[in-house]
Amino acid sequence: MYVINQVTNAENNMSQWLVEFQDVYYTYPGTNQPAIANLTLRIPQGKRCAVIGQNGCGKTTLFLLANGLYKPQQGGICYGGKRINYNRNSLIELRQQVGLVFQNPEQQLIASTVEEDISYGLCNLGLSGKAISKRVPQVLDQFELTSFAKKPVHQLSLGQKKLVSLAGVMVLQPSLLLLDEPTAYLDPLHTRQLAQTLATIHTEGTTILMATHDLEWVDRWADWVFVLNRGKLLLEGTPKDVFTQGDLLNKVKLSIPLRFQLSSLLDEVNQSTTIEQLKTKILQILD
Ligand SMILES: Nc1ncnc2c1ncn2[C@@H]1O[C@H](COP(=O)(O)OP(=O)(O)OP(=O)(O)O)[C@@H](O)[C@H]1O
Repeated sequence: MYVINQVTNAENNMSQWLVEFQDVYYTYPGTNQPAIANLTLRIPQGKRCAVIGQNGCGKTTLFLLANGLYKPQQGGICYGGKRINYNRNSLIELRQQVGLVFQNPEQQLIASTVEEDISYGLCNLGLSGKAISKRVPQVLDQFELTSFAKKPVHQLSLGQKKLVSLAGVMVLQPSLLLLDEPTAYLDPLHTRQLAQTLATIHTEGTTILMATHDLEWVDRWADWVFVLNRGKLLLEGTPKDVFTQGDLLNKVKLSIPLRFQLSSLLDEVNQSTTIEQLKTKILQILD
């Protein structure tokens, strides 16, 4: 395994790890291969983190372990420095702190109207009717969903459903937001709106960990990147640390963002490179 750990001592002292996986193994019932194996990974508090890797490398399983929906067969997971306790009350508390937005909003939305859906988690937490009727309109407003409040969830577009499922998690005011491929099904306009919404969520103090295949997004957005391969941590670091490891990423069939491809091409150019050769190489990159 080749892991970049660029965290300096100064940074180490400054940051706190919100969630820590310590040598975690998780194997799905009825399977032989662990989906997560020997995974040691720390999510830094206050950062915008991305987890990337091929289909099936374990990103979703990592999320389900982080919010206690799954329990590791080996190893341990700490939240806020304390080992996760799997009793009912501790799990309710953990799931309020660690909000998970699924890739497919159909898995998440359960109530009949937008307003009811956003209230659902607060009802489960046992908040008073008064507190709920104060917090829900605030969140509807924040996510520009006020005009949809009474609308049946099944009448929403997929993009709107994704926004409602995010609002339904953020209403619980989690410290950590886990987003499983949030840009899937979104058009460019809604992708830009999501970026703005996430910027506000992050500025207000929520740590974010996003699983995505959109490497251009990761390059623009993330402070810290984890690369998973077959349930293990292959690499971690800033986008620059990670995306300058093109050879290693290639070995696990991952690409790198365009600007890193162009930069590595420019490094190869010398006085004997002809315009034709340069054109061919650029077209190969864009292909
Ligand atoms: N319910 C399940 N039962 C058995 N195996 C599963 C189950 N869910 C996932 N797996 C397996 O666990 C491994 C990790 O899956 P996971 O969904 O965590 O990957 P992923 O990185 O999120 O993939 P993707 O990018 O396709 O969403 C895969 O090999 C997958 O086949």
